[in-house]
Amino acid sequence: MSTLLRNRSTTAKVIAVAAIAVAAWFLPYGLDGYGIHVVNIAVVFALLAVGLGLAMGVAGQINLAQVAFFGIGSYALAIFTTSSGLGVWVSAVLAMLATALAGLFVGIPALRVQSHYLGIVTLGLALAFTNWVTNAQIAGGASGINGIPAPPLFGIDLTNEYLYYYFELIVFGLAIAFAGFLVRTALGRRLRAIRDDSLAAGSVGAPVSLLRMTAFLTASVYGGAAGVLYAGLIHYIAPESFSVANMFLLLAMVIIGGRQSIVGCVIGAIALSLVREALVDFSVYAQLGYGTVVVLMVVFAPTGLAGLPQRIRAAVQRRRRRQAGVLREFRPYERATGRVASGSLEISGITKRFKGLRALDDVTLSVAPGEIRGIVGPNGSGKTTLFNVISGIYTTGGGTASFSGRPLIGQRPHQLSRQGMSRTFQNLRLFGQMTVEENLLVALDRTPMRSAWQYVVWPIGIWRHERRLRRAAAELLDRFGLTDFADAAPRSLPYGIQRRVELARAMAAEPSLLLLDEPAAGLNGQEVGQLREIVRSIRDSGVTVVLIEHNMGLVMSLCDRVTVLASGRVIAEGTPAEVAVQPEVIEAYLGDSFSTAEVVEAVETEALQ
Ligand SMILES: Nc1ncnc2c1ncn2[C@@H]1O[C@H](COP(=O)(O)OP(=O)(O)OP(=O)(O)O)[C@@H](O)[C@H]1O
Repeated sequence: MSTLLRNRSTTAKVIAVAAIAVAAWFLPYGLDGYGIHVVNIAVVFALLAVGLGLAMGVAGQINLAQVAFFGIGSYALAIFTTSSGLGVWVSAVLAMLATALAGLFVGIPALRVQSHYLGIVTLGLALAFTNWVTNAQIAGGASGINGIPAPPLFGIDLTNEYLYYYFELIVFGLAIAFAGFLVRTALGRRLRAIRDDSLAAGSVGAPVSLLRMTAFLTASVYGGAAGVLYAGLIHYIAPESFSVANMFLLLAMVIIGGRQSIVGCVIGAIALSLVREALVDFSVYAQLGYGTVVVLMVVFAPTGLAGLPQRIRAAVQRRRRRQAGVLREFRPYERATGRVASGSLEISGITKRFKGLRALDDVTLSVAPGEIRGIVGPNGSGKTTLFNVISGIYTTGGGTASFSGRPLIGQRPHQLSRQGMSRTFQNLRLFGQMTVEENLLVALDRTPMRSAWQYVVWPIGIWRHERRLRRAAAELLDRFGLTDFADAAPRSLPYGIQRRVELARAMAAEPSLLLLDEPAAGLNGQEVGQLREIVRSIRDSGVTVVLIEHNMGLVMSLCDRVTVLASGRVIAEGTPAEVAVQPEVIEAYLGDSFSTAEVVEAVETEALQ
């Protein structure tokens, strides 16, 4: 998108937000007592839905415990104010802390399970909560807790629902602004990256486990805030407000509105809160209706109402066959001066078994800093498994390995990425629901998770960091000739461009060791030539490159040395010319697919260049 278009779209958004804020401010003037009550409840649900959207839509963590977070916030406020006699504000802070702790607890299973398993576990925890409050004396059992006070606020009477509305509106406005800021900046991008592809996110330095916990923590804080607001509004709470039926209503709000969009979650929550109120006398049919609409949305509009404009735009562009832009030439890196000191790789006696299968069998290899090493071998010979072991995705069954002199076994992918290891994948693993620029931004962000505290106390620091990241992304897009595709969805691009994006993303992490898994797969002859020049430039800039490839012309013309694997064992190693004429290599791999004459020709051509 051009700067002009971006500016126009930002102006349009600012005008829309201002118009909505003004309308929200004057809304109570047209409402009677019942109407304002319904709106107040809708705002609480909107806050709750935004929390769920952040965990589920943004971070991809199925969370069916959101209504339990809501309940914990409400019950904690109720218990602290009525039984313990604490002030409302102190109770509200304690209630939020209690909910945040619950969020961290509920998030623990996410470290081990994902997808529907996570849904079942979190639903179980939500049910356990409802059962507990129904039976616990301190929670008032089935009849709940009465007499919860409204918060005192500079003498303003917040028992008046009209005034309470403005109080809610301010809290809600802040919560929405924070959610929007989070989603559009570094932490939100990392959350979206783990949603799209947690393996790739780890490989570009995103600490997946911590991010999953962050997602649950954020959802719980929003849930807790909604709970506190609800208890302060209603002054009475009972278990049925936090039932599984309400969890599914909340889920319907988020799915119908659009779980990946904060605005979508708000629209879904407000719309369904109003519909629920209108259909209060037909609640059984209403449940069926929500279920039907959810199914239809999941099938026909998985991005919900909020995603419709984007889908329509994409469809129109496809119909018009509009070309997204032009892939420009790669601009080579500066050559490194002097000897390259880091990026070495030492592997000794590595073994990896999958049940009975020995995918790697006593593999030993040594890659010098600044070298381009080719790894070749027949299908299933263990090449990708070797990369997965090196990059921390797989554990090993034995052996040692070090990278730039530091042991690498036992380290997580994001830790290795931080130490300077970067990789691409055989089957492109781009973050599919993020733009090309965002793909690069995730990898460019090298800040540790602990700096996320800035989101709460020093957002300006986040903003400055964001500006630096965006400048670096623009520079990287330009270097890789991808500027025209900055705002494109990766999947909308031709395969060759996607491969280039993945390479740029790997380089965004400024690695000293780059692992490329079949980078030429699916490329045409011209693109393979461009790839050769890019990889050479990367190496000349001081990066060690290890390359798995079946394109023997590329391997022979690019690599300094080649290691040949067969059935998980190293069967040969040497310069391309040495390896290509070894009988066991010809027998195990080169065979019919690549004649010795072709190898020699490729090597000679390379020598002449
Ligand atoms: N996660 C896994 N679970 C079980 N077996 C696996 C797993 N990953 C790889 N394997 C097996 O290990 C062996 C080596 O696989 P690997 O993908 O490393 O081979 P490769 O040399 O990269 O093959 P290709 O050239 O086809 O990509 C194969 O027999 C494969 O089926």
